[in-house]
Amino acid sequence: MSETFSTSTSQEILPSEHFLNLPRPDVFIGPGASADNGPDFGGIVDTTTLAAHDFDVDTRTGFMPPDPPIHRLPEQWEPWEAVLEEAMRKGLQLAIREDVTDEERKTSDSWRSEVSNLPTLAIQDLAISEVLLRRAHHVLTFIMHFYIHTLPLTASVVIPASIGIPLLRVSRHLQLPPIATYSDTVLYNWELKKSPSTCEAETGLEWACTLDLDNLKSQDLFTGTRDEEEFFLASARIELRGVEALELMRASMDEMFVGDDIAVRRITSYLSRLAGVIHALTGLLMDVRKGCDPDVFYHRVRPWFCGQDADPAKRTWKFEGIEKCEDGMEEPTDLSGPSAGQSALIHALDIFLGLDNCRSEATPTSGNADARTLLRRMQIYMPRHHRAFLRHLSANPRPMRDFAQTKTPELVDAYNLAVGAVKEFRDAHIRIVALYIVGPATRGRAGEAERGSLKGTGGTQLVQFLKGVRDKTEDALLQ
Ligand code: HEM
Repeated sequence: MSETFSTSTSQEILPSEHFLNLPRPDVFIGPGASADNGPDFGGIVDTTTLAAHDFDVDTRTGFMPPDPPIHRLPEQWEPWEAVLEEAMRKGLQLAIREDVTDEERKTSDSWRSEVSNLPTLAIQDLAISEVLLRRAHHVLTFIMHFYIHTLPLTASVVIPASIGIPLLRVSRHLQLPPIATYSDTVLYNWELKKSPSTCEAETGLEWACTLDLDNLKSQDLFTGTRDEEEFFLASARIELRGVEALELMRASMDEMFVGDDIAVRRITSYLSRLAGVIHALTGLLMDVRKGCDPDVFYHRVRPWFCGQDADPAKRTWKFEGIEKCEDGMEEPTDLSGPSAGQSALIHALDIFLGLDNCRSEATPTSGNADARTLLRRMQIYMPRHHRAFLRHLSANPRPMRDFAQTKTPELVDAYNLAVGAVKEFRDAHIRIVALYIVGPATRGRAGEAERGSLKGTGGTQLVQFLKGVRDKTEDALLQ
């Protein structure tokens, strides 16, 4: 497979001089973001310690970190790691499953008691490193999802202070909602099957250490199934293959700055190549069918991801002890589950091609107005540096769509080729959603589909939302 990227030796923690390890400024440094700036948490990201171009986007791995994320937190936070490990080892079962045995229920009950009895560990020492905070968010949100989705449906959802309070604090540092996100399940949840040193020892060739897309595995899973892992890895492969798209976008923007005839010819060629890359992403998306069974996904895997807005018993989630926190915590309002809709890569393509602003005549019935708001909401769940990257991209003074309209017919064709490729990606995605969600839901006895309320993992009115976004893409084609 030609889809490869190189990686340096795996490191436990980033080098001390890495920008993510620089002293962390106070999280909230300014007034709340305006609607123009996009969503935020009552403060703006302090980018004063970052090089202007550095948004934690790696030239080799894009939005994925170049080194595998750490596996375990230091000793101080071992109690969290231990209960997560135990939940996975014991194979806790979803409370909504009708075939759960009494034995399995007892196992879940005693695991939840253990979680409730954990000490509420301090997190100040985690705040020295972004990498530690990320792992803490991953571990605590996984524990929280295990906790909530093993609770009987008749029980109210009260997240014990032992995990809820540290999670709220870690999330505040990361400016993320206290719930599992795409970054917890995909971006920061992988490792290499074969380490670079093993590859080199086996082949004696340095180039063999390059990571290929089949050399990935997930770190932590709710079900331990291949289906769940392949679901996460399909996105991870798309992120890595998409690095070339990021590079083509950057090169095009540099050429737009020059803007002469040679630049226009180069951009024409970059856009044609971009269409090819997007086409490859569509192939990787469809490949999810090779390892992930739709019924296993729908009935066994997906329910673990549900957020408050898709809670099977429509319960409000409460964080125990939040009112006693001296650091002024408030009940969180953004509690949607993880979704690949939170992938900054796809949003970046939309912004670069000007697909996010098209169709100003959208009406609520067309689904487009809702779709725009929902896509913007998804950015709340992205790592804040990636959110900042998208804002930076949106602020581009020379939007590609405007530029293409004023130049050569060849450029218009190449632009349309790229837009058409995104539209095809979305057509394929709708087919995948039909296969993995609509189909199993309709086949289910009390199927959501039959009740006409089919929701996305992120709580969206699924079909209307996805069609709205796809139509918006098609509308962007230039005449
Ligand atoms: C079995 C595989 C997949 C399923 C079942 C699936 C399901 C969904 C669902 C239900 C939504 C609606 C939003 C929500 O509420 O979550 C959504 C949105 C979205 N998904 Fe997927 N997805 C899959 C794979 C992927 C992959 C691999 C990607 C790319 C990395 C992706 C990218 C997106 C994007 C960008 C959106 C936002 C809507 C749009 O921009 O068209 N999905 N997906």
